[in-house]
Amino acid sequence: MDPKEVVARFIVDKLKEYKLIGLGTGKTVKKLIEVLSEEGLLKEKIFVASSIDTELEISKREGMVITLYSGLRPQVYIDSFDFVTSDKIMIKGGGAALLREKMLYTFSKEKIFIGEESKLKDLKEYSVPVEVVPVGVSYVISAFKERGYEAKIREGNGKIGPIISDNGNIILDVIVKRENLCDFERLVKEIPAIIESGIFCKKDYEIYLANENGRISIL
Ligand SMILES: O=C(CO)[C@H](O)[C@H](O)COP(=O)(O)O
Repeated sequence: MDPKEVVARFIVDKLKEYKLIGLGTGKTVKKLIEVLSEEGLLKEKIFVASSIDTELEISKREGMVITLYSGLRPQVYIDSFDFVTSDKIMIKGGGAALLREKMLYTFSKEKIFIGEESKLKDLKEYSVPVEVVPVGVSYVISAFKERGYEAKIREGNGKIGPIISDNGNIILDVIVKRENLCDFERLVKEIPAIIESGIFCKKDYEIYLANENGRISIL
């Protein structure tokens, strides 16, 4: 069984009570949209989404999307993550959508994260996505270096040059030791041109994990 599908099917039931839903980005969220659509629930909801990709995924199934300019605060935010530590610190932004994800998470009343059990990983260090205004990127890389952090501009997807986020910014991937994650989340606020990091330290969220055997656990 695909754990993304297991957890998506599990969480759909919980979403029945909400009308205005904030949605994240990635394969897990795509699976959730598919399941919502299959169950006939997609058209009953209004979504505020964290990326163009998710907006299009909802729209192509005739769901309703409202932009973030509305300033509407979702009743619930639902998303996945790249890694979660056993003490509930999450690393997000593998899909470069971390800024809007953190905005929607922050401004939503309830916050739910779902993912496969294999994303629960206590590593020595993590690669942490950081969104940076393009003109400031070289200053930011050198500011990180001065503080002992190695940062790399994210490239890929067959594209030449940096990946550009939906907000027109560059994504850096920075190696951060596990014990420094929450300090790092605060540190990025002190360096001009950095907009946000993909670290979530507040632990004001529920996390549901699924495995291939169909087992769901709560972190
Ligand atoms: O943070 C994210 C996107 O910016 C995603 O939640 C994260 O990358 C997990 O994605 P997937 O559901 O594809 O495993």
